[in-house]
Amino acid sequence: MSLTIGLTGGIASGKSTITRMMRELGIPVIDADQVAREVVEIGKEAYKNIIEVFGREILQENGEINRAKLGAIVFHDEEKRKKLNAIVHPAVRQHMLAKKEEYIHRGEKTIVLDIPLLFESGLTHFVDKIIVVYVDEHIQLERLMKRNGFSQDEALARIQAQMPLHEKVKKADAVIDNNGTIEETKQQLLQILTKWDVL
Ligand SMILES: CC(C)(COP(=O)(O)OP(=O)(O)OC[C@H]1O[C@@H](n2cnc3c(N)ncnc32)[C@H](O)[C@@H]1O)[C@@H](O)C(=O)NCCC(=O)NCCS
Ligand SMILES: Nc1ncnc2c1ncn2[C@@H]1O[C@H](COP(=O)(O)OP(=O)(O)OP(=O)(O)O)[C@@H](O)[C@H]1O
Repeated sequence: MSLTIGLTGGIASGKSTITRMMRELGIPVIDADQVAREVVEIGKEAYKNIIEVFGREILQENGEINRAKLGAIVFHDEEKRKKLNAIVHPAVRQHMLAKKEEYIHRGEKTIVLDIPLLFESGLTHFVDKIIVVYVDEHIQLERLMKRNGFSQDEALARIQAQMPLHEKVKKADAVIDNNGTIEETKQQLLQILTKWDVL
């Protein structure tokens, strides 16, 4: 029997920080953001569909998608975001499930799916247990602006494109409060994994 853990939270709430710790513990992690990058590489089906909907203006000179430009469009326009999601999400779902099967086939006992939009996209039935990474909104905003060099407006647009974190907390099997230090976060993770017999 294998255990699939869904790790979610808000943008810049600390998911990558926690998956780094999980990988160090030897637990395989499948990262939805990473998969979402792979499925829109030049020539892939989602790449072609994105150009059909958004035009060649969203390409860089080398033909790759200009993510900053596409982000500036979709995080300020819900209809356009829905169109992008409808192109990218089915491919992401399919690739993540295939990767998960590969890990199970190799005999991995625990697999983590890092999916920022786990609840928004209704993917909860793909996982057995859910960890939500929580931070207060002012800390989330501060860390997001600092990490991506976004203005307050740009950062807020991204936060508001997602289900509020306090709603996600209600749906979690376990919550990690990432307002404190990295070490405090690690201790919470170790406690959860011990309780679930992963360690
Ligand atoms: C709009 C895009 C081009 C911006 O790219 P960029 O490199 O700036 O951001 P990146 O992909 O690293 O995403 C950063 C974070 O933004 C949030 N986010 C991304 N897409 C979305 C979305 N459609 N709705 C809400 N939040 C989103 C997530 O928390 C994610 O972790 C890109 O995010 C994208 O293609 N999004 C659509 C696919 C998607 O939903 N990906 C998220 C997980 S499947
Ligand atoms: N406990 C912490 N203390 C201070 N900084 C932190 C802490 N946790 C994370 N950070 C920083 O906050 C930023 C966001 O964290 P991280 O990249 O792990 O979030 P994320 O949820 O993976 O974000 P996204 O989904 O948007 O990629 C990073 O710059 C990270 O270094």
